[in-house]
Amino acid sequence: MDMVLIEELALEAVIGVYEWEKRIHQRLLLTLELGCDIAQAARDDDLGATLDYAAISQRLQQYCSEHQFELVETFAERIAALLREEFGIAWLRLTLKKPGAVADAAFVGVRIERGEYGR
Ligand SMILES: Nc1nc2c(c(=O)[nH]1)N=C([C@H](O)[C@@H](O)CO)CN2
Repeated sequence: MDMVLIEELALEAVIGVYEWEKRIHQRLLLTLELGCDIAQAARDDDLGATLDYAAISQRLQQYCSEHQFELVETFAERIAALLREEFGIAWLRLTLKKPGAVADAAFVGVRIERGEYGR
């Protein structure tokens, strides 16, 4: 299956379990693998026939600025649902990293896959 990729998109989010985290913005890094048949777009050289990674990135940064959550799990699930509903994405793999959360780890986070692969 073809995929459109977004690697480590920086998001400034209000996210965290603890009270001090609800008063600050923290940097998240979002990586997306988005199932998408790119054959027609390549044949016709047509952005309208594929997923516009710039439009998706902008929408996610907007969404991030308008919402706050405690868990990275919740944020990942909401983003996955948004992508499937608004952009008609049948399958995706999403990796959400919270680099500053654990001092001795390069990053912590979650990875989820949603939808049917190959549809
Ligand atoms: N599985 C998770 N564990 C933890 C989360 C989370 O979102 N998912 N969040 C926190 C705190 O907000 C942490 O990031 C602050 O250091 C702790 N564990």
